Amino acid sequence: MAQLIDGKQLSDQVLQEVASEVELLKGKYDIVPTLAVVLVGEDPASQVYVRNKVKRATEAGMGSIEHRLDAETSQNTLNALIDHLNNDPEVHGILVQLPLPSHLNEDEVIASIHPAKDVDGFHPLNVGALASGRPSLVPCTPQGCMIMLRQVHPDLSGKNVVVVGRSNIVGKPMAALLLQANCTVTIAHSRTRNIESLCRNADIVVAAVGRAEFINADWIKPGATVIDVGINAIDVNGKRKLVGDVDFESVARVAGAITPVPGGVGPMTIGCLLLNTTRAARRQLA
Ligand SMILES: Nc1nc2c(c(=O)[nH]1)N[C@@H](CN(C=O)c1ccc(C(=O)N[C@@H](CCC(=O)O)C(=O)O)cc1)CN2
Repeated sequence: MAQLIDGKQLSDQVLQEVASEVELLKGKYDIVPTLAVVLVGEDPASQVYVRNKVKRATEAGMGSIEHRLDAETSQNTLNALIDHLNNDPEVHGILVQLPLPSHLNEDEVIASIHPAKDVDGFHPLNVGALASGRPSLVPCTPQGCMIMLRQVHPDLSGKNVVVVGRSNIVGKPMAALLLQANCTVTIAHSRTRNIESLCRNADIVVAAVGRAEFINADWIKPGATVIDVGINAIDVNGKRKLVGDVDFESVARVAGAITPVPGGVGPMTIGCLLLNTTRAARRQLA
């Protein structure tokens, strides 16, 4: 059976580091690192994530400001709020929960956040910095995946990695971080041919495709490490169950190490968000 990479436990460690850094910033510089979270609409999953972010921020001693906007909010109103937060010296990090309602332009919203406060790492300047090997604020989910991978592979150099999925939030920044760690990286996507055999040759598979239990044991080389980014709700005998993009039952019998869902990558995303907020706060001291 594969070694389980426990995201909950690792995330608690990250949050302890965050709490120490918050204490230091308060004591030495008299600032309270503060995260502003913006939620537009009533998407139930987004409401849970936002609640958890605010809860964890408070537990770590950080400040948090929640802005809940109506689903009908206009682009101008949202832009005006972000402009206000950009100019508020007491706000160090800004996060707009995604996805946004379809009438809003996500790219425009992301680009309107000041890059120094972009704790999601989605602003084009931060994306460019990561792509050119000068990362500043790194997207939280891939950052969390790297921490998890380092538990099993302190040196990632030369590893063959397949990232399944090419989203801006996970697939692309994940590939950039792995490349920076000297891995040989393949990004597989819906048009990729022989995706199964590509995965079967990989030392590490990162699944971020958004399809429930898409990857099964036949795709995995014995002993490989599997990082499952997917969070999919499925119906099992009338009950809602959360599963990843990986068929955990079968893959755990073949892999050397695997992340569970829930309790894997998800909690790390929130830990890294708060880590980014303390980093942003420290940089804004200068
Ligand atoms: N602005 C952003 N929007 C979104 C991001 C993001 O990084 N920035 N990522 C996802 C959602 N997300 C954070 O926002 C997120 C998803 C899941 C979890 C998590 O801890 N999941 C738990 C299960 C939770 C449950 O029971 O439903 C787990 O995996 O154990 C945290 C954060 C999209 N939007």
